[in-house]
Amino acid sequence: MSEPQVVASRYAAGGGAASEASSRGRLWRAAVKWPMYAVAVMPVLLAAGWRLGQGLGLRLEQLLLFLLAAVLLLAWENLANDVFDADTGVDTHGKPHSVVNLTGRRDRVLALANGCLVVGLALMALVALRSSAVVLLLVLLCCGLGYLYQGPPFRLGYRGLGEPLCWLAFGPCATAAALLALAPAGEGAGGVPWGAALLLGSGPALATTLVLFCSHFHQVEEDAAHGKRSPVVRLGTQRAAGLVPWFVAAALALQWAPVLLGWWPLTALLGAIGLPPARALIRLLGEEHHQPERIVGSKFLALRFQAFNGLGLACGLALGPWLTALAGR
Ligand SMILES: C/C(=C\COP(=O)(O)OP(=O)(O)O)CCC[C@H](C)CCC[C@H](C)CCCC(C)C
Ligand SMILES: O=C(O)C1=CC(=O)c2ccccc2C1=O
Repeated sequence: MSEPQVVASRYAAGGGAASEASSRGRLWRAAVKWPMYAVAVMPVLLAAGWRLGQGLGLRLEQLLLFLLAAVLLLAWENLANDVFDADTGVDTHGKPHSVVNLTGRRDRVLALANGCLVVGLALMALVALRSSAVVLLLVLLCCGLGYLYQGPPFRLGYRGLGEPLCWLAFGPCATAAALLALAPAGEGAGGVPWGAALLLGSGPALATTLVLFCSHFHQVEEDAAHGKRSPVVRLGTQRAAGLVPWFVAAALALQWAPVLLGWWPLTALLGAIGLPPARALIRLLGEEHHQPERIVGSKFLALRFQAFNGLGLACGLALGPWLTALAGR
């Protein structure tokens, strides 16, 4: 049984006000899932690391505004996801930590989601005003991809198409927006920096996409029963688990190739600090892919890989020239 399920059953069975309060606390923590916000902050942290490594200036206030806006936009995506999944019924029994299930207030959750979207976009508009209007267009594209993933009438995630959308949003689109946002006004006049965004964002976005892919394993039965044909439902848990090492290898290969080509400093290999959780994830899903109660944490192992790998790469890119200068002394 997953932690939220354990909490839900304890809660249902009664057991005193104190234990009820702590159970609800745990459900709320599972609903907020703060570690997930690592995926939202990564594109701009990578862009910051890349600019520092290139000896280009960094606009701290733009970085902070972008970070806050990205967190609000991911909060919108997750709250709206709970609302849309409540409408299809897929979360009704399998997700006691859905904010809609916890509060019983679908409309208020939707209002809160929309509030996060409006404030997040307003902050992005401010960032765009101080850099390039294209920033806002790219972020609107990210939000559009997020809506296509889960909102009616599209619900492309229900057809197993969520992973490419996720890669596009957190990879080229968000990274290009972040690169433009951190550049001095006027520097972005040359259009969207697709080349730099693809080079920098492709590997880390694959790690983010792995988080989404792993989030489907433990709920494969509920998803199938509600017509949600996630990649894991389509492939079966065994074949899907077999893809996990390839995700990890491809994410790392896309970061190591620029080092081998001499485009990035050796220190960019620091992204390898994500390897221990990746190995644990590969082993866990390889052995237990068919046991939902044992693999409920697989999404968070993937998240640890994504966070350590992305932070390692961002720091490695930023520190490269410093360490080269130190070594040359
Ligand atoms: C909401 C997402 C996954 C949850 O999916 P699922 O319904 O399977 O989960 P539960 O079973 O737990 O309910 C993630 C979807 C990601 C989406 C394709 C792209 C989102 C883009 C963001 C809105 C953009 C963020 C801003 C940017 C500047 C970083
Ligand atoms: O709740 C989840 O499972 C996810 C939420 C989320 O915002 C996200 C974003 C990017 C990749 C994966 C995920 C999730 O899995």
